[in-house]
Amino acid sequence: MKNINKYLNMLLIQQKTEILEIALNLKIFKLIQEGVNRVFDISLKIKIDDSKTKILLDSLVFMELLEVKQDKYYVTQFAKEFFICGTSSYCGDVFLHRKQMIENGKKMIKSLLEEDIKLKDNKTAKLWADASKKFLKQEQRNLIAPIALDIIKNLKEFNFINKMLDLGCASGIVGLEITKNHPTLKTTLFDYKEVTDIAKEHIKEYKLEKQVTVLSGDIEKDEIGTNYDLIWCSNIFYFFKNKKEVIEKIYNSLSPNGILVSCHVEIDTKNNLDENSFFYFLSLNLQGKNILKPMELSKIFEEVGFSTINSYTTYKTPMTPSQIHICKK
Ligand SMILES: C[S@@+](CC[C@H](N)C(=O)[O-])C[C@H]1O[C@@H](n2cnc3c(N)ncnc32)[C@H](O)[C@@H]1O
Repeated sequence: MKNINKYLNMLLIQQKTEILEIALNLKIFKLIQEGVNRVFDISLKIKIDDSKTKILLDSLVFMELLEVKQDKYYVTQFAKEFFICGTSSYCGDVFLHRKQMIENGKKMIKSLLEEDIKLKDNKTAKLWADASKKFLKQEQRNLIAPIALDIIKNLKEFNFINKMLDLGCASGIVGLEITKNHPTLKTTLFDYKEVTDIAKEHIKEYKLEKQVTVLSGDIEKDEIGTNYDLIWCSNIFYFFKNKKEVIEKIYNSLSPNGILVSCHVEIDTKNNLDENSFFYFLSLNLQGKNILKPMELSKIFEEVGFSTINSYTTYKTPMTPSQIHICKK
C-alpha cells in the first residue's frame, strides 16, 4: 500500500531543528549538566515560563538529547559529547551553521524560477575566514581530522613523509592534527590570506610554530609550493573554474613519489544513497557551482599522470558520504 506519511513526516523534522536551535542558543545542555535539572529551576534560568520550558525539555527527550527520571532531566551521553558548549568536542556551531545554510538554500530554491543567482565572489575569503574561527574549527577538529588522520596514518609511507601541504586548509586544524602525530613533519597550510591569518592563530594554539607555516593566495592563480610528499585536500574542488588545471598544479608540486589524498562529495543522481548529498548541495548547485559527478575526479587524476589511484566511499564524514582518492605520482 502506498503511504503518504513518508512525505508528511518530512514536515515534522522542521519542528525538531527549531527546537535544537533554541536549546543550543539557550545553552540548555550545559545548564542541566551543571545540575540545574528541574523544570522550575531551568525555567528561572532561561527566563521562559515553566509550561513552555517543559515542552522544550520534553521535545529534547524525544530527540534523545535529554533523559528524564523522577522529574529531573539529565543530558544523554551523545549530547554530553557534542552539545555542551565550552568543551573541546562541542559541535553545536556546526549544527547552527548548517541550519543557516539550509535556510539560505530554501530561499535559493524558492527563487529557482525567478532569476539567475550568483554568489558575490569578493566576499568569499572573508566568509571562509569567519567560518574558520568557529564552526569550521569545531567541524575540522571533531569530525574531519579524525577521518583524515586515520587515512594518513594508515599509508605505509607515513613515517617517510617529510613535507606536507593542506590545500584549502580553512582553520588549518586538519593539517595541525596530522602534524601533531608526526614529530619530524614540515607542514604548509594554504588558503586565502584572510583565512591563513586565522590558521596562524591555530598554529600558535597547537604550539607547532616550528613545524607548520602558512602560504597564502588563490589556488587557481598563485604558486602553492613544491616538493611535497603528501598533499591533503578536502572539499575544495567545487570552487574551481578549471579543475584540471588545479590538479595539474597539485601533481607538479608533489615530490617524485608524492601522494595526493582527496576527500570530496561526489553525487550520483541515480543513487539513493546520494540523496542527502544531492539536497545538501542543492543551493550550491543552483548558484552554478561545480557538483562533482562520480568518476569525474578519478578521470582527471588519471589524465594528469598519477600512476595509481585508490578510491573508496567513506560514510563517516558529516551529513554526506565522501569519496576518498589516494593518488600516487
Ligand atoms: C569547504 S572549505 C574546506 C576546508 C577544509 N579543507 C575541510 O575539508 O574542512 C573550502 C576551503 O577552500 C578555500 N578555497 C576555495 N577556493 C579557493 C581558492 N581559489 N584559493 C584559496 N583557497 C580557496 C576556502 O577559503 C575554504 O577555506
